[in-house]
Amino acid sequence: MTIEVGVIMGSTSDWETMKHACDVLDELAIPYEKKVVSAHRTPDLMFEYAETARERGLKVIIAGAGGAAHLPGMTAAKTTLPVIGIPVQSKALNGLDSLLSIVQMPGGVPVATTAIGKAGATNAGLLAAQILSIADAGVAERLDKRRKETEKTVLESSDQLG
Ligand SMILES: Nc1c(C(=O)O)ncn1[C@@H]1O[C@H](COP(=O)(O)O)[C@@H](O)[C@H]1O
Repeated sequence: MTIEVGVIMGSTSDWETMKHACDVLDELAIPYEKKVVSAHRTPDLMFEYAETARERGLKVIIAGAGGAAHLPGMTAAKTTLPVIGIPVQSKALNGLDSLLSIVQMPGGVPVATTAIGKAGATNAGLLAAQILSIADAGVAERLDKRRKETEKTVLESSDQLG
């Protein structure tokens, strides 16, 4: 099966957050790869990863990083594939540093930035799936089913309020 989504993160310490994006991709049966790639610590690998992503068959890249989170933006600078950036919650500044590092891209090089942390990672997985669903009816169907299940869960939880 061709790998369609590349999930990259600045450090293994980001995995606690990034696994929530991977959980969604697993749930929706979307083939992906996951790797540590850092704009700061492994810049040559980052360039190579981004430059070869399209020819390797990837369709979307999810990039998560914390602190001076340059990975999503630098990846976006080296590919025209859609890049979704996840701000990982940092200890020192609670992820505000990560968010601002990712969200304020200069015009011309977009990164679709999610919320900080777990919810952001979940939404990154969903957004990647939604992009793929444009050309993949199976993914579209599984997304619809998931939406309906989410709605049902919320309605049931509301009933439990009494
Ligand atoms: N922001 C970046 C980049 C990058 O943007 O290239 N590479 C690593 N990091 C971040 O440094 C934080 C601390 O990393 P360590 O836990 O390895 O010290 C992580 O959240 C990582 O994403």
